[in-house]
Amino acid sequence: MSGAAVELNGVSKVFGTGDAKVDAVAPLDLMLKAGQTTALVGPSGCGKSTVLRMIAGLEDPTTGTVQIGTETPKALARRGAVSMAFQDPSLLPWRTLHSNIALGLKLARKPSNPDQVNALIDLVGLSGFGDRRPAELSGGMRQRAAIARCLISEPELVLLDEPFGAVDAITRNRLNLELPPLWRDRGTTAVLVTHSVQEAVLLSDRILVLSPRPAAVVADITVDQTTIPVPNTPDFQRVCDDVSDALGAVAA
Ligand SMILES: Nc1ncnc2c1ncn2[C@@H]1O[C@H](COP(=O)(O)OP(=O)(O)OP(=O)(O)O)[C@@H](O)[C@H]1O
Repeated sequence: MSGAAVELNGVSKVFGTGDAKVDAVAPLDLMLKAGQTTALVGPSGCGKSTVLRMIAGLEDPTTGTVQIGTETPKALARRGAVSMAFQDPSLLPWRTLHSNIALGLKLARKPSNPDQVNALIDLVGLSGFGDRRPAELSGGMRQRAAIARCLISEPELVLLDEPFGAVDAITRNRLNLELPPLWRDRGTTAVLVTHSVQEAVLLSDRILVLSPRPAAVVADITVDQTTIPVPNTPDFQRVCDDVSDALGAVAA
């Protein structure tokens, strides 16, 4: 299953009214190409997760429209063609790893397929752990399982909200290198929210730097994934510096 393009036209979000009013997202016009991974980075509380939730159809925009391929986010979700992963892997503690990942097929209303689940367990480096429960796994293993549950239904769009934010730095570096090819190689469109500049450069074809609330795009940086994402090289560092400079400018 290949990815779908994501288009935002004049999408804004205001929460609450009166004294409780929060302008979370300024009107955004964006076209995210099918099959690309786009990172949203920006200061804490600037509206990144709100943008992601509007793309997921979990939050309605105050103005504007979100279109995914030719569909609305809610229509895509109803077809089970969008998956999300969060910082908290939110696995069901009473289910085995295999059963947690299989749940991704059920949620997408797709037929069960134990062989496909086993193949993905192997791909995310969890061979032999299929019958374990989440409490028996490390944080990094749980996050691998959450990504596997996200990808098992072969969604057209994957939304990742700080997916590796809760694991230690060494594990995070490994996950950053090992897991993205699983959606990238399938041509899945992905939108990633992260606080890590390195992670954004490593994982993304495009990085959108957002201003403090209400979120507006202040820098749109292209990353050539065929050449740049080799950590600790001058090219990699140069893109990291571009993103950091843009972040520094909005924080100043
Ligand atoms: N359901 C809601 N009701 C009211 N305000 C909300 C709601 N959801 C988010 N907000 C507010 O909207 C703003 C943007 O929140 P959002 O979670 O999108 O930011 P973020 O950039 O993802 O933050 P962080 O990087 O800290 O996770 C914040 O001021 C937040 O308090």
